[in-house]
Amino acid sequence: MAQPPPHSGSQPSQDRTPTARLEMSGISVAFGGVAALTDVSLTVEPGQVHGLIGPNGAGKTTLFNVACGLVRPSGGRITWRDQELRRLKPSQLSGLGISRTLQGVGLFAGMTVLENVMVGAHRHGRAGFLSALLALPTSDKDERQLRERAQKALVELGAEDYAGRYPGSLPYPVQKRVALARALVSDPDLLLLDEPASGLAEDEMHELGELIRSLSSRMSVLLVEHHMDLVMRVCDRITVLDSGEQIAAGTPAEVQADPKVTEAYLGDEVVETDAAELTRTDGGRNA
Ligand SMILES: Nc1ncnc2c1ncn2[C@@H]1O[C@H](COP(=O)(O)OP(=O)(O)OP(=O)(O)O)[C@@H](O)[C@H]1O
Repeated sequence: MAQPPPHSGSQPSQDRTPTARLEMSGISVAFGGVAALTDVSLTVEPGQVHGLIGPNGAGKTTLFNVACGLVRPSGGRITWRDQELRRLKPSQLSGLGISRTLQGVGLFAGMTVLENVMVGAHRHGRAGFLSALLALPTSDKDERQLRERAQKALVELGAEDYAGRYPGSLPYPVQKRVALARALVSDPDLLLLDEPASGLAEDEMHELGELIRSLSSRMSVLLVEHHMDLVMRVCDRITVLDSGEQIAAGTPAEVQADPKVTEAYLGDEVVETDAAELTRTDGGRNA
């Protein structure tokens, strides 16, 4: 693949205007001959919160995994900062300035909350947390800076009181906040979120929405999510998939008004509640 362009992570996040664009064009994926995605295109513009929705089995996670380098497409191009990424691997993401959270939380059970978040910051340390894991010598300064970054991220997520706790002892919504802190601590230019609201109560979901909106001043966000109210409230643009194909794309209002979208949801019994939400919510945008 092309050499990753240098990432601007050394700048303070508050002063950074997002400039990086992710373009996925003509993406196709087949699993054992079964088409999971057919010729799907999606661009996340700098500073945009881009929602990816669709009924069960539509191909959302597959496309998300293509963006993460977890699934290799059989066709199409991925371009990041105007350079094509060939053979993208998950291990390259942080160097490219891309962070992700996956479904579930994926925290390390044997590490404290603070240590878990420090893992996400490792590329900001010269020797870094990886060295610490391998018990290699690292400078006190590096270690201190990583710790400070991680603490700051926990404060942003309102999880600083749990820094010394182990993830298994914490309620699920707190674990999700810690996972998000871990993704944010590296100051990414693009944040990939796979169902961040699953398992959250209404008020927690509202807070998550506020946070996602506030992130767009310093990064772009690709959001895969089933909760329509959240998607409609926080996204600038939405791409809708159904049976591996893109059936609509536009602003929340445009997507909601598109009969193809409602039809796709209504045709899927399992997501009846999503369809009901889709038709009743105005996402708070027209309030
Ligand atoms: N590893 C895999 N092997 C075989 N088929 C797969 C695999 N992953 C996904 N699929 C199939 O690809 C299609 C798209 O699945 P995907 O999980 O991307 O959809 P989704 O929109 O994320 O669904 P959900 O909302 O239920 O998570 C489905 O038909 C699914 O069964």
